[in-house]
Amino acid sequence: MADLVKSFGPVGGEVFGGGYLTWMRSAATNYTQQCSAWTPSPSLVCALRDLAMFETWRRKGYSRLSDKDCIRHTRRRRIRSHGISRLKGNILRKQPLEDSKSMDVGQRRWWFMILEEAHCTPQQAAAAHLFAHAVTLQPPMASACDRLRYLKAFDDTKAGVKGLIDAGITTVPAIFRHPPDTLARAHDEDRFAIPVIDLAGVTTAPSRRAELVAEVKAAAETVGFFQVVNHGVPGPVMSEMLAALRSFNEEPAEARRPYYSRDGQSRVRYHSNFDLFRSPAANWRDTLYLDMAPTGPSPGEIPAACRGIAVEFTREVQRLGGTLFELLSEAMGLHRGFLEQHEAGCLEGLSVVGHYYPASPQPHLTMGTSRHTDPSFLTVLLQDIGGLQVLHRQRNDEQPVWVEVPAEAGAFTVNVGDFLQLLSNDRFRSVEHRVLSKSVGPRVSVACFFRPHGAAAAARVCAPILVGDGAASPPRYRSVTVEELIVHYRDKALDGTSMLDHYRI
Ligand SMILES: O=C(O)CCC(=O)C(=O)O
Ligand SMILES: [Fe+2]
Repeated sequence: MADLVKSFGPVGGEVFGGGYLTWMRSAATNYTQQCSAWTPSPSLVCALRDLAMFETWRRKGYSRLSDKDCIRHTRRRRIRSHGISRLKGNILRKQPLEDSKSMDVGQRRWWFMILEEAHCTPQQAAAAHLFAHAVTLQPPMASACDRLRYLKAFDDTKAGVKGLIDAGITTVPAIFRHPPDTLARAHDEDRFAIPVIDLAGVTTAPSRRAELVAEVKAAAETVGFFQVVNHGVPGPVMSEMLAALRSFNEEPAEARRPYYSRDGQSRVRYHSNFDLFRSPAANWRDTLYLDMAPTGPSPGEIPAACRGIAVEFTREVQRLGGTLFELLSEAMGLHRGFLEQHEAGCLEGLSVVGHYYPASPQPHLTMGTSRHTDPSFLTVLLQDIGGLQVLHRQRNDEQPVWVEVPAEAGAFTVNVGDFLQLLSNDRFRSVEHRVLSKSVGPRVSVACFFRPHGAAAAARVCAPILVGDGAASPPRYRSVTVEELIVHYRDKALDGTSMLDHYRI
């Protein structure tokens, strides 16, 4: 088998090769071992028969099968066979069913159902898993070593995902493919909307101020996200910043390459996936980081496309941040300057992070940004088109659902970051969110992270605030420097866990 895997290599494996066979065999073995008492159901038998058949094809000398072959083969067998197509009614269809999810394979859209393990027998679950992988043509890399080679080759291009698009790629390479369970797109459209807070009158109308504090408090304590309008940042400054980032990413690769770096000390750095070598699957996204405060880069260090606007945009967002931290201080039962003056340095630093999400040829196989919480006190985000989703639980006993954050013209999205959750001793919530990959695009967003960097981060300390409304609670976290939090976040990668768990008492 090892030789077989080698002979397919990462490229063959990417379509339908050794990696896929290895995966299928080990999945089948695992399931069979876990449930040694079963008699395999017809559907599992069917999946296993496929496994055997792919091996036969391989022995006949196919070293690489086209997507079309795979789809044709998979479809014919599944629909004809009495196995999977009978599970819970229908699993693979050209038409949607209630609860079914869609997925584009090649040029076609398929609708299928992922069976919840709780609702079906283990055999059905096993078969459904095998099947979901067959449909998505989602093979793992042949080996960790091949994956690393491919990641390195991609990183060495210093041209990001945009470089792959420019090279005419028509499928999503394996390093960007995510496991199907993390790709589920279902979201709640009707039941909940992210609150929109109108900041008009925040400094001029004292009667409005108390209402605003209450609105910010409610949002920070529940969904962790809200949008703000009438925030005072001029519309042209917002649109110019988005346009500048788009221009930077759409310049020839040679112009972007000098900025390509993974050196966290550098105040200006451009790369694809900060956690490229640590995360289980890469995201379909490139990013330009500008660490603007407390000590920003000199204008000459900023790429020419963003040079003028980045400084003006930063100034405006810092002013908005000042207003938001005042409201949050009051929402904690403290005086309005409390968070700004706090030793954690909430307002001292600002990283302006420009994301560029190219349109994806197979959006259902990858992610724009994997689910995560933010390594910041507060994040103020600007997006040009939608794609951002927030994981929201309406009540504690309910399953959380993904809620869209619509791209409201002129609005900023604001969310509580991990550091503020720590400071507020869990009263304010840093909530998981993600960005879907889409066939439309590019999508550009600017995430402004309030957090210090460099020497300032080493000097700043976060610990739960136990005065104001927090006076009665025992601390839930130990104290930690901002630098330690940032390093821990980077090392951990976007693996779906919260970095705060590490500091919980
Ligand atoms: O691009 C977006 O809308 C969100 C990006 C994000 O969540 C982040 O940078 O932390
Ligand atoms: Fe985020």
